[in-house]
Amino acid sequence: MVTVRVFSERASLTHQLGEFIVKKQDEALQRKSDFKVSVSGGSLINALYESLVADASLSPRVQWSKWQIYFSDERIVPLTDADSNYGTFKKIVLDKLASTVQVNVHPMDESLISNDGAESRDNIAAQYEQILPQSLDLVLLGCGPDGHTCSLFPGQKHKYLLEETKKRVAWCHDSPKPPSDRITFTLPMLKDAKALCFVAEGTSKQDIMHEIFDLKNDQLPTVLVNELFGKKTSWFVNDEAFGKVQAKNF
Ligand SMILES: O=C(O)[C@H](O)[C@@H](O)[C@H](O)[C@H](O)COP(=O)(O)O
Repeated sequence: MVTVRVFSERASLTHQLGEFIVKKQDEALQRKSDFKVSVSGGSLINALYESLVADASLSPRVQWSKWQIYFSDERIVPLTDADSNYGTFKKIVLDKLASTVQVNVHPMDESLISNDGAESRDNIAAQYEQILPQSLDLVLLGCGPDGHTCSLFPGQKHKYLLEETKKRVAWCHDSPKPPSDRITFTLPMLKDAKALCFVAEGTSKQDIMHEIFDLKNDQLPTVLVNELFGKKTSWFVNDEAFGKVQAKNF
């Protein structure tokens, strides 16, 4: 069973998302000295800005200096490229923090990007895996209109990503969502995380939410995540995204 929270107001969604993240932070800091979290790309990053930076009651409770931030997936482009998840997160969230705030961020090693083909891209994934902790306290995820999450895409062509049992980070090639080359957490990495949290908003997500929560199409990476890791998985969605969902229990 996954936990699903549906919101009518954007401000309530982002506030409750922020409360959830801060609770995970506080729980982690009771056990140890840091909070290890990963961030995905897409609209999630704007929601994180609203939750953790713009929300005046939450922002003072975010202990940024104790965060270790990783990326659930990353596009293989320079970190300054408009397509970089790190670059977008930096621009939208990190650059908005006071200059005195120190945050530990762990982006992909852009110096490894080359035109040397498959081997070099596999190497970028392998190097990223090296710097990851065994277990993240929280993995923040988006959901594409085709049911992908991280850069785990549905369909035969990308089945190799879902079938990966050893590598915790894999190279995704020919991504249906540009840019084509990416690195992504695999299911083994998600398995070891303490908590997973999806954010999905807007009417463009209606059909896929119906497919995920009513039809439970297990060819979809998001459905697999729900099925495999349901107990530790939460969804924050809005009315628009959930407009076609009939199910009451998840
Ligand atoms: O880098 C990426 O492309 C992502 O990490 C990807 O998994 C994203 O989170 C979803 O595609 C949802 O994106 P939207 O919320 O923008 O639809």
